[in-house]
Amino acid sequence: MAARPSTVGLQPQHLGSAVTQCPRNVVHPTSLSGSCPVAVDDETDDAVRANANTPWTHPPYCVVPKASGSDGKFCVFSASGFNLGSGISIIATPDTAASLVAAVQNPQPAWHARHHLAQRDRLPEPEQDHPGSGSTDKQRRPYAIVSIPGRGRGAVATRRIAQFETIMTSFPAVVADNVFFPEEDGGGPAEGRWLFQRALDQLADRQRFLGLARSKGPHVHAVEDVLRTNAFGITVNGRDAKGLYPEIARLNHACDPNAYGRFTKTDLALSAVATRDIVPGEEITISYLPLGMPTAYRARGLANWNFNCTCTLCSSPAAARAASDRRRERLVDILQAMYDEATEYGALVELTREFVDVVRTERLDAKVGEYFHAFMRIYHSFGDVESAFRYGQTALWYAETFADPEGGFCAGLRQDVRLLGQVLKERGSAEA
Ligand SMILES: C[S@@+](CC[C@H](N)C(=O)[O-])C[C@H]1O[C@@H](n2cnc3c(N)ncnc32)[C@H](O)[C@@H]1O
Repeated sequence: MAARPSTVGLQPQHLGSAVTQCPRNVVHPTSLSGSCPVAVDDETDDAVRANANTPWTHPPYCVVPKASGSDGKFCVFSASGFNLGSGISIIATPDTAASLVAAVQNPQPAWHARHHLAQRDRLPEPEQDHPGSGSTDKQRRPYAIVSIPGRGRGAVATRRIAQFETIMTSFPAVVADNVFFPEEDGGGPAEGRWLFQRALDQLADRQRFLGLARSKGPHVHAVEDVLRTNAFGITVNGRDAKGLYPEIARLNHACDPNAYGRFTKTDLALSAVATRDIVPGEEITISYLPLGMPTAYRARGLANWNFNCTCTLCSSPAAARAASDRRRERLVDILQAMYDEATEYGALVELTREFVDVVRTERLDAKVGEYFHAFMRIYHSFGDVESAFRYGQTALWYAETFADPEGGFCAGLRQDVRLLGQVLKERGSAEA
């Protein structure tokens, strides 16, 4: 059999869609025209800021961290009206804050979430500790926050939750650039603490923040500790940041979780989506680490949270854990063999079957989009457009369920599937 071409046929120029570029210079009086959000900082004239059509309800409070190199100025931007008045504080460069204006001003998700959040706010604490005690509110909301032995508080299902169902959606209270979290155990630039405190002080609903778990100890500023313990890694304006989603922060970690966090950048929402059916009374968990890591790697990653994982997989007999580790390591080997140019088509099909079996056994459904995207490209490199198209379609379905449907990965994949569909159609009409 002829060697596979080393590059796949779907070239980068076919992928993704056009993105409107907005200049993001800090605003001055002559740059207020047009629809692009404008960047403001603590030196922006008050009158200019008032006319800049930003959602910020407080003057930006800015510092230039000494350790941040060329990143320049970072400010706290607060918008009290965000998320039905819960508010948001963003610690970011003026440029990044400007890129978030549309998401912060986007009212629609807040309307979707109103029902969900209102239920949570109305439930009295003692009721929450008895999942399944059956109020109308609880029937609508599929989980309750309860005490979980050895894990503080957590969420348990109050009814059956179907695989792929969105269990909860949360909007951030704080978004903070990672420049202030250079080491996982504290010790970021001192200026960060001023910004953390200001971010909390300017938050409309501080109760949503206070009371969240801490794991670092008294040597770390309380706000920083809450962020380090509870925030999720997100990317905004191409920069790594932490997003604090107080409702989703109540989900404990499991190495074989039953839910997955889906971040959508257009509204900054984070949703927990069920990766399998969940029965009433079962704890709802997510993985704090990338899915599919073997035990030793997970232990290293979880050291950042200072807890000994008591999830079902970690508490299972050593033999069961070792078997899971072997399967997870096997996935890496199989994928490598699938990419290997010496692998022939028949072997590829066998490897694909084995891979899918292992993915099912390890319940890595949230990664099917990523895996099948790889299959799409590999089968395409063999000239098997039909299989490539089939894997692409499945990859897209899973990606749109567990990743941002508006994000770059889904957009590229959608384009690839469309192109493959076109090729098949053209082939069909040529053969007819
Ligand atoms: C993001 S919080 C999760 C909610 C937290 N249990 C609470 O009461 O708010 C993370 C903290 O929960 C606890 N935790 C989460 N998953 C755990 C697990 N699998 N085993 C033991 N403790 C866990 C740890 O104390 C960790 O620092």
